[in-house]
Amino acid sequence: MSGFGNEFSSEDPRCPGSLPEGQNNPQVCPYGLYAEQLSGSAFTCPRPANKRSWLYRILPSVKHKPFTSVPCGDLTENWNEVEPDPNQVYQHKESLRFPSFSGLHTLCGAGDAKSRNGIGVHVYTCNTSMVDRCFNNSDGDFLIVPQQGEILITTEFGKMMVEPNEICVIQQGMRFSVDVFGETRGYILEVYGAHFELPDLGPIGANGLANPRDFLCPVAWYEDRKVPTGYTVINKYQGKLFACQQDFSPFNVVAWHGNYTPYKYNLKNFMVINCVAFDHADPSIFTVLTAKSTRPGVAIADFVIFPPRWGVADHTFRPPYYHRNCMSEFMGLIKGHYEAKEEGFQPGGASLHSIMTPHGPDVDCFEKNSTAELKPQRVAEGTMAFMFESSFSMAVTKWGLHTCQKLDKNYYQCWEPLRSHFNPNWKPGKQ
Ligand SMILES: O=C(O)Cc1cc(O)ccc1O
Ligand SMILES: [Fe+2]
Repeated sequence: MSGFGNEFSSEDPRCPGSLPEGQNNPQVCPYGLYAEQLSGSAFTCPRPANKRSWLYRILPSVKHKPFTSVPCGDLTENWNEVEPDPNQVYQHKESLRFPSFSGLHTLCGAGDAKSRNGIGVHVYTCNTSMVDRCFNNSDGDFLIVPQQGEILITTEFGKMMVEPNEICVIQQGMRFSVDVFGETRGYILEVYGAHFELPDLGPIGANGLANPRDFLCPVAWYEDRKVPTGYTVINKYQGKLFACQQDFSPFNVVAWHGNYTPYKYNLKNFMVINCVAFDHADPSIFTVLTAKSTRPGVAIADFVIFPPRWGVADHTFRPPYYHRNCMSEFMGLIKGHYEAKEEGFQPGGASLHSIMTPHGPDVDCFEKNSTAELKPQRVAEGTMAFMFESSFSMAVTKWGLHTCQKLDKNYYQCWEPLRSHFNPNWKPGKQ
């Protein structure tokens, strides 16, 4: 079903009439189902921010054995594992290989799930599907960016196939299980305490960027499957993992309605706005989704992409400018190569330019584009880079810094050969 944050209704076609009519809590639900509300916002949130869905299921989620603690692997919310490092940049130049790492690995983040304010950036690698096990994040929302391998996500709301160049969002508390079809890798932006929204468009007008109709959510699908050997529900709670057993599949929702759902979006549908006269526009023009903080205009995290487009700016240095930013910039690459780095950034790699860390085009990019003929040109053709931009000052984890062994200690060298072009005898009009 299409639309961003709509009030959807869905019934598994095997059970027509399973959605109660005219009320949420009939004394007895059609087909003998249990009614369960999943609240994604405080009951009392103003209407535009109020999120909830009603699930009509064969057994309620509450029927499970107690949760017990399980190992977290490389998933962490401890931002004090390593000393803060004001050094220039961190870059994972190469992508993570298989099968040396599997599961979720936290690269960086800040804030905490207990006070419901912060983010985590994780990467996942896997080559086997989840069998009789599902995941549920009590701490926040997952924005999943597949980089290699499609993932079939089964949720309580139905199934979604998500392939590289698509993204999906599984919001807080939604149970999901993932099937993979080979070596699979991607990035996850976790946000505690806010849901993703479409950015306001301001003077752009009523249309553009990511259009609401291009967001897709699943249709109801259920299985009435007993699992006598035990079905495991993994719960991420206050930064740690817990597991509980139940003897049936949690994907037993026959019908549901509401505006709190998982969803996916194909990045090829992004309607790109760009400069058509001169100068380089800030990358906020490429914001797909934003998780707003309480400060006006300041995001907990924005999801920004660098899609294929035309570069036409006159008398302009067209690639990204040199800059220092009061926001943190985590970047990843789904395919192709990134325009500001001639080489050095491979698909599946990542970089973090921390708050006020200077960065910008490498020397080759600067030299080439300072003299390039400024004809209309396709930019980023066949590529897709993205940025998680956050107002949080992120810490890198021990895994990100050491364990994964992908840190490029020489990254700073891509700027070392930058030389002065200063000419004190320069005269206006003569160059
Ligand atoms: O640093 C980066 O590569 C991301 C970025 C791109 C851009 O076009 C302008 C600013 C910015 O931070
Ligand atoms: Fe930047």
